[in-house]
Amino acid sequence: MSNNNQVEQQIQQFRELLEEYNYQYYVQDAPSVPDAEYDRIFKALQRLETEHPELLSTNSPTQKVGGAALSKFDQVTHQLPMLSLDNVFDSESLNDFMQRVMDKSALVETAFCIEPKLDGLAASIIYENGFLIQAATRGDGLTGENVTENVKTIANLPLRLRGENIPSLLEVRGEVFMLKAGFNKLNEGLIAAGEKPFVNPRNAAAGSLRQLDSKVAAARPLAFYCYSVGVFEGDLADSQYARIEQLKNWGLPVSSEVKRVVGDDACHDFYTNIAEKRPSLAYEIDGVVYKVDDIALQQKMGFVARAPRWAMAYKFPAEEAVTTVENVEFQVGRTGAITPVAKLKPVFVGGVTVSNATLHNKDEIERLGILIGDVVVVRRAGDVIPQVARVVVEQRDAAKTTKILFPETCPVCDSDVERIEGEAVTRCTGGLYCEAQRKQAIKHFASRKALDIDGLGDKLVDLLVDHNMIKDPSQLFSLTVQQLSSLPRMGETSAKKLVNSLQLSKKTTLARFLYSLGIREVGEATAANLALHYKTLPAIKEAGIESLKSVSDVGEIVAKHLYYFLRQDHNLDVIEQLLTAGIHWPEIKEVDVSELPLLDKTFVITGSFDAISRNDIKAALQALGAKVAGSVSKKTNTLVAGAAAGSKLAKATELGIEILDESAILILLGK
Ligand SMILES: NC(=O)c1ccc[n+]([C@@H]2O[C@H](COP(=O)([O-])OP(=O)(O)OC[C@H]3O[C@@H](n4cnc5c(N)ncnc54)[C@H](O)[C@@H]3O)[C@@H](O)[C@H]2O)c1
Ligand SMILES: [Zn+2]
Repeated sequence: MSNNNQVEQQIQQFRELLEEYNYQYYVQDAPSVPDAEYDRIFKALQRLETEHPELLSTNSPTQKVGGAALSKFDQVTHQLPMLSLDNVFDSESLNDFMQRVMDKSALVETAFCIEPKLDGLAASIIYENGFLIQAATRGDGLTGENVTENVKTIANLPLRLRGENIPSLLEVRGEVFMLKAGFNKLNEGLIAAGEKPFVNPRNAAAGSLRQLDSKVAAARPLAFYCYSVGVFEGDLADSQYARIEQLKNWGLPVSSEVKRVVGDDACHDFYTNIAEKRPSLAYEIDGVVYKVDDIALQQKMGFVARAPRWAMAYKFPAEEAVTTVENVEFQVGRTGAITPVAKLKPVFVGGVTVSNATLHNKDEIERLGILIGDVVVVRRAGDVIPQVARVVVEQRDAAKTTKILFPETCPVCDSDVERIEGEAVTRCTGGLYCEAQRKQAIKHFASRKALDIDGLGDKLVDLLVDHNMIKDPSQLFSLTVQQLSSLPRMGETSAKKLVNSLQLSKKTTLARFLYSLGIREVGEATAANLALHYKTLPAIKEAGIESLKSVSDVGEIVAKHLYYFLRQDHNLDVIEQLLTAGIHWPEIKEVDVSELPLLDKTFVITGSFDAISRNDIKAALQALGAKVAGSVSKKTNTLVAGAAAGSKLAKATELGIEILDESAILILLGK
């Protein structure tokens, strides 16, 4: 095959691909690939056509504007063609453009009118004697769709101009777009109604403007900003910026970001500033448009096939790009959460090279329908971590894709993993043993409500683990003064103190010990209830899920976390070692229920408390034999009322029920 033949084939392939993308984008308002992917192929085709001018054809997408007008609308022939814009993606190419302008200009410095590049679709709106008489889409640049009725419903667009010296004929051109907030709301509504949401605000604006039923268009949050004038009869200013001012004075909406700027530095600054401001703007912009301000110079520079020579769009780095998922790996977080991470073929997106994107959890994998080997759209906007936005199903190659399999054991410590029904996250059950969770587990173990080890703060735990001095909490107790004082910033006195407080912390309670193990969902109150119910550690270790659920405050999820935790050999080993190290607690005596001081008393708890949680009050009251109810009635004996107590307090007062505030309940509970 000759080289030229190959080039011809490549050109043909690019053209077909672009036509397909144009159809999805302009006709269906539903693109399947990000703009960056379209632009990449567009530029590649442009380059081939420049290198091989003999293969250029007026039918090439590089020579055309937009897509054909839909036949379901009346057609409008534009008196002046509506063109597209050339674009650049880096500051050097922008400098080249400014140099070309300088070469044509007789002036030392040329002024530019700089405008945000609004991300919507172009429309032509004709006012005759100040009245809106016709509106059309750009279509293929020569013929557009008549969307007058729909445009008339756009809230910020006047049907009639006001002010002085209005031209008898005025064609304004500008962008129909959707505010970000309106777009989000529209999509929420579509999803709730079981319909397909729009991919982005641009396509939502296009799809809404090109509705046959103008009532539907009217209900859509569309807006319009003018950025140029087409045909006109009358007097208009001779600069782009001054014309925009005139349009504004006639009551037409224009972006408040538009500026007239002289000098290269100021041109670049505008781009930097608006890029920073972009997330806070109410509408999407995808770059900045630089226009020669002087209309006479514009006319001198003229047009090429599909774009003026006197204007240039400097686009922001694309926030979406297409790449391939090469593999999926699983990371274990500090809390044991196992997160699938897509390993991507490196791709430049949002200004950086991205090779990983989180897939969050199993649900997200299902929602995306993603497979290893898939072609995906990756999104990175601002500083947000890269996400897989969607799978390009059209490009899936069944032979090259495989299902994503979640591991059954932790990739770090090999403990079993669990995913409790109703929870999105899959977790490692190796809590005390898992290296990924080590620091977190030891910090929790030492914390005030757990073993309360004085002098063992978070930073010290980090140091101990980083220096390989401890792997699990049980090893804390064999640390020596000598070892400890070898650590940076640790004197002998503090080392001695720590060894001493480790010694002291060994005397604890079963409830604190249970809590210190850091089992998910087992908080202080639950640990206290469990201790009270089972009395001994072996009894808790043996309890089945059903038995655990019978403990006050323990539901299905807590029971399962506890059950699985106590079935991991690694965890049992650490518990054994803790006991061997000397951790002990007083025996919990069988209480004679009939002797409980608050037996048969009903309490209600309301309001908020500073020194104790509501759950802890509840657990402590229950331990004393009381019942805790949810609402105040004649059967209530006592209301425990914290700060900001409301209707329950009022009712209890009305019924003459005993009321205890925070300090009174702390005294009653002996805290
Ligand atoms: N994802 C896809 O499949 C797909 C398909 C087709 C096109 N596209 C995207 O559309 C682009 C081509 O569309 P295009 O021809 O509309 O070009 P464009 O959007 O790059 O630039 C021209 C358009 O910019 C708009 N614009 C916004 N602010 C403006 C301002 N202040 N002054 C002048 N014009 C302003 C106008 O609508 C104008 O027609 C491609 O580069 C690609 O990004 C994507
Ligand atoms: Zn693990």
